[in-house]
Amino acid sequence: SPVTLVLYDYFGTKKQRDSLCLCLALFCFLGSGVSHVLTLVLQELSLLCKRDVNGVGMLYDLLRSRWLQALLKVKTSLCVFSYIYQVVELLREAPQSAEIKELRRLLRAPHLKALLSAHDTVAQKDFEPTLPPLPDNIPDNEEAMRIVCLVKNNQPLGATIKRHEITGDITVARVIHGGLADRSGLLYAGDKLVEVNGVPVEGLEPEQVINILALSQGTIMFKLIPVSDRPVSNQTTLYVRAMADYWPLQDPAIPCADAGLPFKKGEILQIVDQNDVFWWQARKVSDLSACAGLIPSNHLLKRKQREFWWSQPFQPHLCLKSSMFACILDVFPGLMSLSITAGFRRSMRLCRRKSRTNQQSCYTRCPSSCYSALAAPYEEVVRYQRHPADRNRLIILVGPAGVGVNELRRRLIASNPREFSSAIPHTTRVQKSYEMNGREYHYVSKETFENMVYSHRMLEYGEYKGYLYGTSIDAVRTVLDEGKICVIDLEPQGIQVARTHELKPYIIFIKPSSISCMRQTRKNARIITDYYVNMKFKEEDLQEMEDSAKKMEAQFGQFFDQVIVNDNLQEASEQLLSAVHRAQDEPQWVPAIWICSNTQP
Ligand SMILES: Nc1ncnc2c1ncn2[C@@H]1O[C@H](COP(=O)(O)OP(=O)(O)OP(=O)(O)O)[C@@H](O)[C@H]1O
Repeated sequence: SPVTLVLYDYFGTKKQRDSLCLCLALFCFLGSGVSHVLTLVLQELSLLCKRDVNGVGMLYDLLRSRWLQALLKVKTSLCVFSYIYQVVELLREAPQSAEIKELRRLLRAPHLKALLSAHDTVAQKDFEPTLPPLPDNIPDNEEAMRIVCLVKNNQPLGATIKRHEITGDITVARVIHGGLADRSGLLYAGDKLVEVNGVPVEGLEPEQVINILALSQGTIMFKLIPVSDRPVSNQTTLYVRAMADYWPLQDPAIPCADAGLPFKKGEILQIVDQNDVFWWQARKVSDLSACAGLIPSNHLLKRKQREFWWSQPFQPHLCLKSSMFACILDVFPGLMSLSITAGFRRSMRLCRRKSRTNQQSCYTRCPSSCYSALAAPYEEVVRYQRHPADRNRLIILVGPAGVGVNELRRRLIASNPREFSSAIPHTTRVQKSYEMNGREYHYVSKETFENMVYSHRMLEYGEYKGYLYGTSIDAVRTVLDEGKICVIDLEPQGIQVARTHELKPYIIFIKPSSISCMRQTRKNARIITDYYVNMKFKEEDLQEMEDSAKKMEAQFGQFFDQVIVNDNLQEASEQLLSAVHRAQDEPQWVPAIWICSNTQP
């Protein structure tokens, strides 16, 4: 504050300045809550006292002195100047140390006097806007017409207008929650505008009225006929996860682009108004203090999506396509000794990688996941905290091949195998001599495997050399029933399948760092391909990783609860560990259907 700056002229050491600044800060806040401010200052000072800051002990004693306390209790007016002079007088009674003398000299200095007196003059001025006088021709029936004056203050009005389809009247279409009009409590949706700033609006187009409003500075005066049956708001606030991006400025259909709320998929929105069938009002939970904005309603988005869907040329859906799976375990049985489950994962990932180059995708138990994403532009969510007695939430890692999903999962499990475990996969291939049923795999017949697929018990599965491999929901359930945290990795297409009330998965996207960073960090890393167990990362592998990550985020980002950039392996491992614990122990947004229903997914 300016007072602080003045102080700097007078006190030599920084410590002295700091302690006196605290004192001046107190004086500057004298108008309201004096005792409260004093308490805060004393708390602050007591901390400094412990650290033995020079001069602070004296100030602490001074502010705690009974005479000053008593004065502060009775003094509530905002008159710093006269108040400080009472303090100066009272300081005479305080022990006359060098600091007190200095303080008294400072407070009596002419330019500080002038400054404080200026403060008081400004503080006592009334800065409320002067409203124009009411017009003479106000009808007798004051209910019939209302005059509303709003002061714009460089912020939008927070209301939209429209022409009534039948009467042609210009009416308030909606009042934006938290905006200027809403806070005034004077404008309501349905109010009929008669005049704006003295200009009759009859016969004008809404755009012309908006123009008048846009050009108005300071006070705007509306003459309006209030809506007769004002809707009683009985709406409950709803929270949703956006399943798509939305850019109001690019939406020609939005009634007022400036009033739109842009959002990205995955963001949680608080819906505060659903009165309009097509345009809801919402805030982001990350910024609840902001005024609401317009977003397309579920109904409107679905309609748009349907239009978009039908305008696309027919494309057989990727999820419905079959794929070939290769299995490195069958090619390199030596890997088994390293880590069975990790090896399995590699095999699955290799299969996926191979199928991707063939422009095919793996099988997931996909209940037309992409169709359902289209069908639900918003997903209702609630805050959920797992009860300590409940089963742990399933942890799903998703990421492009080679990014380090396997390495991070392996490290997590190795850090505490009693707490973390992965799910044992199923296969129809023959058990090898060194393998044990239920340790490396669950060995089942083709018929059993297919039954599991048909009865939707597989999260993900594939075929290689006539054998089927897959991760079952039963295997996940087994780990969870043991009280452990089950950590699996999944192709993103499988996410929808795993998102059930029972598993309540927490999905972590492992994202590659920039190619230039990976060139450094992956110097000694080895990638496993169909043909090479230990191949150095080539430039195209890094590029493929980056491209694949972008596609995953674009298509499935709305499902990611957490994104971890795997740059430094140690840091990424630590982030993963804390994310996994957060998922179990802290409240998270989850689909409302997981909590509200025991029968639905
Ligand atoms: N942050 C990192 N820094 C350096 N090396 C890493 C990092 N993350 C992973 N690696 C190394 O990169 C290689 C590939 O990692 P990993 O096998 O975990 O990838 P992946 O995502 O599971 O893909 P894939 O399924 O193809 O194996 C391994 O040698 C691993 O040790």
